[in-house]
Amino acid sequence: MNEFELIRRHFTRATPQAVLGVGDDAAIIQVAPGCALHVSVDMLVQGRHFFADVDPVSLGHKALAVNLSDMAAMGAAPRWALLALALPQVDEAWAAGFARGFFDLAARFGVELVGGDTTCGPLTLSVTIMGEAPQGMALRRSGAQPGDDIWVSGRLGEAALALACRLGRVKDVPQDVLDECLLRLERPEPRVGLGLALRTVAHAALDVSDGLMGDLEHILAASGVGGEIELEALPTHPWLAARRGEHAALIAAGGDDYELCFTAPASAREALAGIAAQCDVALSRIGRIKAGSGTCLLDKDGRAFPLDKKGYDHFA
Ligand SMILES: Nc1ncnc2c1ncn2[C@@H]1O[C@H](COP(=O)(O)OP(=O)(O)O)[C@@H](O)[C@H]1O
Ligand SMILES: Cc1ncc(C[n+]2csc(CCOP(=O)(O)OP(=O)(O)O)c2C)c(N)n1
Ligand SMILES: [Mg+2]
Repeated sequence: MNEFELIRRHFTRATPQAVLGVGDDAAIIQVAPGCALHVSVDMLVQGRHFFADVDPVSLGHKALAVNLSDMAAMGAAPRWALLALALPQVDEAWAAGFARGFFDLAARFGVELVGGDTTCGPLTLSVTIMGEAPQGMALRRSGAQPGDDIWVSGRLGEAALALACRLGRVKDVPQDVLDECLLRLERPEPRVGLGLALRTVAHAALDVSDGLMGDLEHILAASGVGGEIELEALPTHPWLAARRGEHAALIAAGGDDYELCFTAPASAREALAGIAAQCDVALSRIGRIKAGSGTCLLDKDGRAFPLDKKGYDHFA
């Protein structure tokens, strides 16, 4: 099978939301009147973002999910994607599995693959995601205000626990806990519906990919404020919650969570309870925005909890 057969067989699907999809030198898209185009790209590299033996269906899912998560963080509705692939060889079963993981998730969120690029090389995946939101409605990292509550969706630290087990850094995790956490590492659920619902409620938002404390610093820096987080308030797996002090680094700075962290005024608490129910996702109030700068993680006695690292850094 050559390059073009691979593209035709596995990566060419109908694209009714696009003016022109796969097959020409560029795709043509048209956003809805009154909407702005939102664009983001994320890359996944073997050995850095995933293990060589991960199943291709999971990889197809995750490559798109981490990008959908960026649209969610902006409060944008995802619509179109581009897929750039470097593959060491043509492996039909692998390509079919990858395409299944990718397109199953794409279908759930109404996203169309409108183009991409395929080359031979060390396994690397890059998805560009495009979405739309009414002009002026996007959620940004700037906008957090002193007095805001800090919130996070879902549970933190589960993917990081699975990774730590795989790397032999944490032992004695029961198999059922590990299975649940592996699913979180390999098949993150992008919080797209939540992002849309937060447009009119949140002051600032981002998705947690590198680790909560590190990512929160981006909101604080962009907004010119400080913030504190309560370790005891961080939502996590019951197994981790029972070992909160020991595994604080996984929970507060582990990464690969793909949850939304956002700030909102206290007056929004009731609305947020409704949004949590409507989106079927837990929302936890984990801290507050203050005047000043920088983050602080507090233990249950209100003392600073030391962390070696606040999040994942590719070059640290
Ligand atoms: N090589 C690059 N060239 C230009 N902009 C970049 C590059 N790498 C990252 N960025 C931009 O830097 C910002 C932060 O990127 P990143 O930390 O990857 O965000 P995220 O966690 O949302 O993926 C984004 O606006 C991203 O587009
Ligand atoms: C094999 C493997 N090693 C390490 C990790 C952990 N890890 C790799 S990159 C990363 C942070 C997120 O990736 P990045 O490229 O920074 O995404 P972005 O912030 O741009 O969305 C984490 C937690 C992993 N998931 N798999
Ligand atoms: Mg990125």
